[in-house]
This record gives sequence, structure tokens and C-alpha cells, in this order.
Amino acid sequence: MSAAVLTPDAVRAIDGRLERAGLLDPAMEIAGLAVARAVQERWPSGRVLLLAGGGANGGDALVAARHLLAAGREVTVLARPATHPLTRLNRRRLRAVGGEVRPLTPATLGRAARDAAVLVDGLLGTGFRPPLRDDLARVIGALNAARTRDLNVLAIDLPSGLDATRADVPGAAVHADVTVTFIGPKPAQLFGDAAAQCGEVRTVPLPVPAAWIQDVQVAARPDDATLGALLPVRTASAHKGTAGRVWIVGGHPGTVGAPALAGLGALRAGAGLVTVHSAADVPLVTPELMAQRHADLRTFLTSTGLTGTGARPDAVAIGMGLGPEAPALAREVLDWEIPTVLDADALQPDLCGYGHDRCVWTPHPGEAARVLGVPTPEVTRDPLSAARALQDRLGGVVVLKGGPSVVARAGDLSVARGGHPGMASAGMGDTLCGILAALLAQGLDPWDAARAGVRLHARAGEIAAVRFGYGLGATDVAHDLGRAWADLRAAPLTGVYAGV
Ligand SMILES: NC(=O)C1=CN([C@@H]2O[C@H](COP(=O)(O)OP(=O)(O)OC[C@H]3O[C@@H](n4cnc5c(N)ncnc54)[C@H](OP(=O)(O)O)[C@@H]3O)[C@@H](O)[C@H]2O)[C@@H](O)CC1
Ligand SMILES: Nc1ncnc2c1ncn2[C@@H]1O[C@H](COP(=O)(O)OP(=O)(O)O)[C@@H](O)[C@H]1O
Repeated sequence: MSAAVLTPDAVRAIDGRLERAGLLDPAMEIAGLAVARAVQERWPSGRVLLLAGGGANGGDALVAARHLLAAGREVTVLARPATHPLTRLNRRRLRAVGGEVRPLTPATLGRAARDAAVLVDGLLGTGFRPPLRDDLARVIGALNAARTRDLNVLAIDLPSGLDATRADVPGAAVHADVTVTFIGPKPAQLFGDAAAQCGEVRTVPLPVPAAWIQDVQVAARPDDATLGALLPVRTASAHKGTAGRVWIVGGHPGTVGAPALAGLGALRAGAGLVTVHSAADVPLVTPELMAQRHADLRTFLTSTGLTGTGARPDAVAIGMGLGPEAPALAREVLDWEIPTVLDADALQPDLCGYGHDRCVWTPHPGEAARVLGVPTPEVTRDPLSAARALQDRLGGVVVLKGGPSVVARAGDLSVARGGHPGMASAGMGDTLCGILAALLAQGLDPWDAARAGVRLHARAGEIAAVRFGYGLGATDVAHDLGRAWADLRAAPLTGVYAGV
């Protein structure tokens, strides 16, 4: 099963269809009820202060207030003038059951917050466009000041002041403990500083036909069952030559660890034979790894490479610590048109146009910015658009790494789940490259290898964090790949092989 990532345009398109079908009112009722339930479950006692803006986000807050009142909670409702017809309707419905609605100002908010245990932020949702008007900025300032005095904050759909499409925080914005969002997450809830302001994000489905969501989703977010099913299992008759032959091309004096880590990642992701080809001496981090030092790596790749007597690789990973020769060497390998992962020094603007359908490019935001010729914050502010632009230039499949990573192929985006900041350490990306090459060598197509490989890497990071604690290294993560594999396939550790 997949959860859709939506933008405000997508939400508006769905709203339009709901409205034409006469179903927007029940959708708002379900949204508001879900908010009331979240409050009840998380903070079952104390007065609830609800803030309602003029749009549909405010309408959700007014519905929530009605349900909380019906459940016997003490509520205070402060509202801006209603502009959305359903918000006006729900104001009347609230009053009809005895709810009082008073005007919202920084002063009324400050006073009401003093005897509230929970604040529900229904000021601005997906309809907000920065810059924030001063009157609202003052209200948000008063809200955040009240939160520092022990008030719990639940945001409806999106903390007010965040732009749903952006990963940065454009100005004054609410800090929430919990965000209850509808149908699917928005980019602001997944990426960067914006996501950090959302607190715990709960997604509530609304009764919207799946086809409508499919029509407008900007990215998928496949779950572990979907991705685990993509992972290969060795047949009973497998031998090392059929289990995937990987070449790692990387390393340069001073950066010889990178290809070694990629090799370790490839082995632990199930490749049968892994060889590191380098112009430098690469440390054998594990004796199963083979290493060949070449006085002239380019000559090896052009003359010996694929045409040599040795068995040809099923997949190549190139670029890790490879140094300034990387683009020229990568071009040689790209000419072979075999499954290829390109990372680090092989991620250069002059390789745009050289990609093919069997490539996977793995930039982090800095490398992505270099390829696109833009400042790095432009990439991190909107990783979905950046991933799309990178794929457009480089071809094949792009993994824009981060927390979380975005995988792109022509016309398709997928946002990864899991991983954690403990993975922000040198060498983690090298291990990922090895994993991706191993999956390609075992027969996965680049799109499946990238989506499943990114999740496998992140899952191994989650398991390694439990085992090793703080200060995680890339080798720790590589060692837990076998456990992560079993976990994602929902198989016991021995059951990852056919016939066991
Ligand atoms: N399909 C779904 O998922 C469903 C979603 N639903 C809900 O609908 C919400 C979207 O509602 P929406 O479109 O009415 O917009 P919303 O977020 O309330 O913002 C409009 C308000 O913002 C204000 N405003 C704007 N810019 C501003 C600025 N710069 N500075 C200051 N103010 C500014 C603007 O003020 P105005 O300009 O009108 O004075 C107006 O009052 C969505 O988040 C979800 O909660 C559910 O109800 C049902 C199904
Ligand atoms: N905060 C985070 N949350 C989840 N994953 C992260 C986080 N920080 C880094 N990672 C993951 O760790 C890896 C880091 O890769 P990269 O920056 O290329 O490292 P290196 O070049 O040192 O090998 C990526 O796969 C990235 O997705």
C-alpha cells in the first residue's frame, strides 16, 4: 500500500471534486472529528482552546470544537471572520449546540491560553501563501509564547505559517506537538526545518475515491511490505557467479575508504562477487572483498574492462572517492550501457545527457546543487522539484539523498520512509551505492533497486542504532543489512533464502 504525498494544488483539486459531488461538508466533518479524537486520546483532560481562521482550516477547528463540547470537554473558541461558506455553516452549528465563538486577537489569545491545557491551531492550512500578514504574525507570536508556558499544541493539517510545499520555515510559524493531516502528508511535513515544527504527524484518511488521489498525488510513499516484496531471494541452485557480480570503481590517495565501504555494502546486500577497482590501495575492510589496483584505471576500463577475459560485471558503482578523473571514467562506464550507480565525484554537470535507462545517480543536496547549478538551499527547500529536475537532466533514476531521500524516474517520484539523523555521518552514502549496485546485479530494475535499496539502507540504520547507540558508523549499518533484509521481507533471518 502506498500513501500519497500531496501539495496544496492537489488538495484544492480534490476539494473541488468533493464540492461538486456535495461531499465537502462530510469531509470537513470527518476531518474535525479526527482532530477532536486526537485531542481526547492525547490530552484527555483540561480546557481546550481552539483557534479558527476564516478558511476551511478554521472550519475543521469549529467542527472539532463541537465534538469536544459533545464529549463534555471545556472549550474556548476564538475565531477570525469566516470567509469559507462551510466555516460560516460550522460556526452556526457550533452555536446551535451552545458553543460560544469570540473574536481572535493576540490579547484574547494570551488571556484564554492561561487556563487552557491544549491549543488547537486551525488558523491556516494548505490555503496559506507567504508572506504572512502582520496581524496573523502577531497572533502566531502570542501562540508560540503561550506554548513555552507548558501549553500543548495540536495543528490542524499544517502548523500555521508553514507553506505546505516548502521544507523551510518562511517566517513566523506555529510549533506543534502533534499535527493531524488529511489524506496524505504534504512536503512541509516530510522535509527539513518545516517537518521539525510539525511534531508527530498523524495522517487521517478522508472518504475520497483512490483514483482521485492517484490523479493528483505528487509522490508515492511506499510502505515496507511493498518494498520488501521487491527484494530478490536466491534460488536453490545459485552460485556466487549467478548471485550478482559487482564492480566498484573508486578511490584516490586520501579517499580510499569510500570504495571499500561501497564494496562492503554490496556484499552485505547479497552480491555474490564484489571487486574494487582503484588507482589507489584500498583497505580490505573485509576479506571477502576483492581489490585490484590499476596503475592506469582509464586504460583498464577502456581496453581491459568489459572486453577482458574476466567475467563481466552485472552492475558497476562508480565515483566514490574517485577524484578529478571521475567524469571521464564515468563516461567510459556509461558507454557500456550496463546497470550503473553514479555517486560523489561522478556527479558532475558535464555528465548531463550521458545517462541511460539503467543508471542510478545518487547525489546528496550539495552534489545535486552542483549538477543543477543552483545554491544548495534551493535544493533543500523543495527536494521534490529538485529530484524531478535532476532526473530530467541526468536521465535514468535519481536518488536525492537526505532525511528522507527522494527517488525519481521520468514522470514518477517516491519519498522514502525511515532512517534517522544518526545516519548523517561520512561513508553512509558510499554504503548505499554498494547496496544499489548489488540489487541491480541481482536483477532488479533501477526504479525498484533504488526504492527498495534506499529503504533497506534506512532500515539497517534503524536496527544498527538500537544495537550500537549514538555515534553510528557506515560499517555498523552495513553489518545490519542482513537483519534489515529479513525484516523487510517479514521473514525469519534464515528464511531469506529460497528453500530454507
Ligand atoms: N481535501 C482535503 O484535504 C480537505 C481539507 N480540509 C481543510 O481545508 C484546508 C484548506 O482550506 P482553505 O483552502 O480554505 O485554506 P486555509 O488553509 O483555511 O487558508 C485560507 C485562510 O488563510 C488566510 N490567508 C491566506 N494567506 C494568508 C497570508 N499570507 N496571511 C494571512 N492570512 C492568509 C485567508 O485569509 P483571507 O485572505 O481570506 O483574509 C483565509 O482565511 C486544509 O488545510 C484542511 O484543513 C478539510 O476541511 C476538508 C477536506
Ligand atoms: N537525518 C537523516 N535522516 C535519514 N537519513 C539520513 C539523514 N542524514 C543522512 N541520511 C542518509 O545517510 C546517507 C548520507 O549520504 P552522503 O551524504 O552521501 O554520505 P557520504 O558521502 O559521506 O557517504 C544518505 O543515504 C542519507 O539519506
